[in-house]
Amino acid sequence: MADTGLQISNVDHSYEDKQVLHNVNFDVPDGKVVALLGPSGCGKSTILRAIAGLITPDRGRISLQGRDLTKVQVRNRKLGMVFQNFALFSHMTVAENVAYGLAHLPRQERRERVSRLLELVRLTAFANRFPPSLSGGQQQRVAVARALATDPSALLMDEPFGALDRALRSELQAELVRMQDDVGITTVMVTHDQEEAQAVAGQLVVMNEGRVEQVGSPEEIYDHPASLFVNGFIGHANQQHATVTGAGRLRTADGSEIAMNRTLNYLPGAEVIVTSRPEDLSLSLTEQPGAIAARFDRAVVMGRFLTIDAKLPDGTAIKAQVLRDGGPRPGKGDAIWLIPDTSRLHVFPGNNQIN
Ligand SMILES: Nc1ncnc2c1ncn2[C@@H]1O[C@H](COP(=O)(O)OP(=O)(O)OP(=O)(O)O)[C@@H](O)[C@H]1O
Repeated sequence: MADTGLQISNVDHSYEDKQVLHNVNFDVPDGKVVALLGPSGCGKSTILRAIAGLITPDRGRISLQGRDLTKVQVRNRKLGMVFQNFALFSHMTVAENVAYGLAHLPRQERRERVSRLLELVRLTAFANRFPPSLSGGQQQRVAVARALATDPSALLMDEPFGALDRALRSELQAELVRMQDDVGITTVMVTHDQEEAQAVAGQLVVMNEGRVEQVGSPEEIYDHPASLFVNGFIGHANQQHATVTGAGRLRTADGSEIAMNRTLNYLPGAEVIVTSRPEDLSLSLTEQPGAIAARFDRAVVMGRFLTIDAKLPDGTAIKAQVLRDGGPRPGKGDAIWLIPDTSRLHVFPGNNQIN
């Protein structure tokens, strides 16, 4: 069988006359997890619905292992699904819930498969319990086991841990990663939680307003964001308006000169937005060449780090994260200088609105 996984190619979709997906393209390699990530309403669930066959896209192709799914009926797509509301049958035991789609199998085989799946999701001891007596996390593990029971070709998960508290979420994320190491099932997971996406998926698909902004590994996306939107959505990005003054040189709106350590793809005079990550700024209480002048507002201790909130002269907020040990501690209203690691600054066209 061709090793082509799940492919979404040139998919458009409209609800009534409103187009909500615009030329969506991405692949999920066989046995890998891809997370669809983006703000509310950007079209993540719509893509999942199109893969599941619950809606038919206006245009484009969705294929699994080389087979075009577009014309295949929902029940013949062989997909496992896990949604935010667990949708378990409360009058059936955990084992019966998992066995639900397996009525066609001989009894012994069914039993063996259920017990293997319960082992996989670590719920063997709960086989005879009823869902209402389980915790949210346990119920969601039953839902995962049930989705896997029919040996699906791919797994679709829509905010599967969305209803759970933070600690449970991260426990289940770790479980999912462990389970994937065991069974390696091609999975598309929708989440609006960037930490969750980074924790479980090898590849992220970052979406905005129905368009794919970037596809890549968590590192690629963090280190080389393709757009200002991605830069600010994955992690924090400080933004400053600037003008290109020469090869690799910028002047920010408040007059700071920044010498980049690389040439920029912009002509002198171009209006740009330069962004910095908080952890790529270091703090000084004296003026430094190439440093961003700011006024200290407050600092919050985060373990070994200090998260600094400051203001640029035009009032724009800027954040820095520095090591706490022995570093300077300014007071509210003090002038500070934030020295950027220029190799890690990003520059984007300036016609975007700063938000
Ligand atoms: N059945 C529908 N009829 C009309 N518009 C819809 C329908 N379902 C979704 N939409 C619209 O399509 C757009 C994309 O919705 P979708 O549910 O795919 O977004 P999402 O990224 O999954 O959002 P969320 O994170 O809030 O679940 C939104 O503007 C939404 O209002």
